[in-house]
Amino acid sequence: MHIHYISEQNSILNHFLAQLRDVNIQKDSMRFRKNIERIGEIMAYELSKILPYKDVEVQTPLGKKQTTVIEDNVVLCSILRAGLALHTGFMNFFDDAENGFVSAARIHGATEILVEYQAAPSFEGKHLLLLDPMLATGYSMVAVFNKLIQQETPKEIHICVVIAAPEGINYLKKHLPDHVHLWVASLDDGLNNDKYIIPGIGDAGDLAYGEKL
Ligand SMILES: O=P(O)(O)OC[C@H]1O[C@H](OP(=O)(O)OP(=O)(O)O)[C@H](O)[C@@H]1O
Ligand SMILES: O=c1cc[nH]c(=O)[nH]1
Ligand SMILES: [Mg+2]
Repeated sequence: MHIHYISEQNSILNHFLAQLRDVNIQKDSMRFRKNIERIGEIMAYELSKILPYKDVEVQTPLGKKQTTVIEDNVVLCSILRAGLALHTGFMNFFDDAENGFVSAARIHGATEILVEYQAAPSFEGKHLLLLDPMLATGYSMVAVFNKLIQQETPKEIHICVVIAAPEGINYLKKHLPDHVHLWVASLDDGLNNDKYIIPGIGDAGDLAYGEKL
């Protein structure tokens, strides 16, 4: 697996991550969603640097300019619920991307994943970006991956997460093909007994959208 850690160099990304983690600031759910969205924009920008580009000529009011634009189709596919705000951030930068949504629920003490709802376009020959703010055990990501990648072959697969635990990264390394890219905004220490990331941010879905029954 190709792993890209994007917060190794100090940048404004650290401000957004600090606010996500701060137990007082994160109570403002609008700011929490906005920070996930802004991190999605930064991740989209970083990822855009390794996509293939093609030459184009643009007509300006005063002349012609040779430049480049992204060559291939991009499909953004996020995991419900917590992936939604991250999805918006990526969509803000990948204007023409197609979009997919898959549900994943942690059940039986987060040891099993229930994948039910799926609405996604074809990603044959396209760049598939799988989005979820949290990579804890990695079970949700692998379950969604296995459901999506049954018959189609994307050109490239990029998994984009905001906070990752080492356990989740190791699980992905073991269960996903070597050619997959993993983008991580921040690497944390590990998991607690409830399989929450430590120090993490808490429950991303609840913080963004409210507690569920
Ligand atoms: O790596 P894992 O151990 O599988 O945990 C990560 C999953 O947990 C969170 O979703 P959650 O199940 O809380 O659903 P929600 O987004 O509806 O809150 C998160 O958004 C991931 O999908
Ligand atoms: O720490 C965690 C782990 C899984 N899901 C979350 O929202 N937070
Ligand atoms: Mg949740």
